[in-house]
Amino acid sequence: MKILSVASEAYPLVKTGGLADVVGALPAALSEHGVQVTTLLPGYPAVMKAAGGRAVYRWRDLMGGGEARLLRGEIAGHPLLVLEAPGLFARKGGLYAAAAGGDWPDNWQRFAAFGQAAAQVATGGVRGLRFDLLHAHDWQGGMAPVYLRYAQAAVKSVLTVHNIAFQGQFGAEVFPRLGLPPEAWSIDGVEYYGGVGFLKGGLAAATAITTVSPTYAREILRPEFGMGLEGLIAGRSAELTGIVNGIDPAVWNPRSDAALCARYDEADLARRVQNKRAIEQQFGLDEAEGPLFTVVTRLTWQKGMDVLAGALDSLVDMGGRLALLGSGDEGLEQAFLRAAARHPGRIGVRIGYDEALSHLLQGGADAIIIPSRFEPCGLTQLYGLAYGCVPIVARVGGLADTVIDANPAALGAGVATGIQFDDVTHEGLTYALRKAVSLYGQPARWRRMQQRGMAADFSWKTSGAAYAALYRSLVSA
Ligand SMILES: Nc1ncnc2c1ncn2[C@@H]1O[C@H](COP(=O)(O)OP(=O)(O)O[C@H]2O[C@H](CO)[C@@H](O)[C@H](O)[C@H]2O)[C@@H](O)[C@H]1O
Repeated sequence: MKILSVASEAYPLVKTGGLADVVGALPAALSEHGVQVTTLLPGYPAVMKAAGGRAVYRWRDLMGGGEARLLRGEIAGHPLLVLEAPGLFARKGGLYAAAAGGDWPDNWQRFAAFGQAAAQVATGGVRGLRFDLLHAHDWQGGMAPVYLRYAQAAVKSVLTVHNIAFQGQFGAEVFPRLGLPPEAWSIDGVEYYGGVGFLKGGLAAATAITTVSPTYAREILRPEFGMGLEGLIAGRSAELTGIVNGIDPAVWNPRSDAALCARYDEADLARRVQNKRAIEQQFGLDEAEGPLFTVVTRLTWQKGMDVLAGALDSLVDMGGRLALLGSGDEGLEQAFLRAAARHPGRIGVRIGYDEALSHLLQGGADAIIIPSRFEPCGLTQLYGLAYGCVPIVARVGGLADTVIDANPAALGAGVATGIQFDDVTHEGLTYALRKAVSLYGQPARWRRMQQRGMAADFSWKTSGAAYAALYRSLVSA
């Protein structure tokens, strides 16, 4: 079976968040099940490096964005297609926004063109390329199922929601330029609160919808989590499944990770201290007795970073230290930098994005704090589990599905892998931090939690099989 995976990001070529890790891991996860995944990416400068020079297709003018070509390439040994469209994707700055901030004003055109090209490729519009199904990801891929639908194509589609907070919402004035028939302007089409919704249109058009954990699949049926789309999703709940993300053992494995100062396994946890010393040095932290917490994240409201910023004095009072790596909201960045200035030697902050450092933090810190208000799946808790960096998580979405809370029953049975808490508030978070400090003071229990997490299976084995089964059921229906 041949799948065209349509996404804006894929590790290792282009990544701003967890979407890239998942899209990058799917081809290997599915090849074991007899499924060949070809990834289609926009021709961002970083992606063009992996593209071959010979075009397999040309558009003289792709949706008013100028000339475009389809190039073949490879991503981690798997087939890649790149939509080279210099007018749309060859620019400096962020993927979705200019360096100075503010979304690119032509985002509607960039990702409508991407979706239209994807639909054309999936339906055999390019000689030599044939696919059984199109799998689109998030709002940037959301228009691909829409174009399939209105072309009345036989090819089926899956749309995966990695984060419903980003919806690709544009003004009504773009509709006439999308090349869709008039009937697409309806409550059952792309129309959304008087404008055009790319994710909304994709959710209405796709043959099946998935999201990245079973709990999040239930949560998005409710207004608190559905962010306006709960009604539409509830109407399609028969076609909705939650498949939890796996992690790529070739990239995230403490036994072989080149970004660590010391590699280790569950029998050899003492070696983690070498990584801890390196973190202390890089973050200007004192060596101390209490737990070293870490955070690796986008600094946003979703991730509960405002609540964490407000709990840092308590964290230090309890004897904890923090090494934080992240970037995002300016106000939050400043709040963390101020906390670091208030607590020299106890709180270290690195504003920025650093893949290698994120590995070292998982390999040397004692616990990773993830106080998300919502979390479709979450990957950093999975990396934490794999690395013996105990996750402290809000009980939502994929965090609820992947961490076994250290409640008395789980501790008694020796199966706890982390700490969950209910309310993303100062009280909720400080309760969880206090519990972590107390458990850290019981070394045998703490070690047991680390080892249980490291022994858990978060490979793509189960989830790869679940995607393959879903694809098969759709293709044979
Ligand atoms: N400053 C920094 N430096 C280095 N690395 C950094 C970093 N900030 C973040 N990262 C990395 O980016 C990734 C973030 O993935 P997450 O799953 O935690 O969240 P994200 O919200 O991006 O993804 C969305 O999609 C994914 C994939 O489905 C879902 O798991 C998730 O719940 C959903 O919100 C991780 O690999 C993390 O290590």
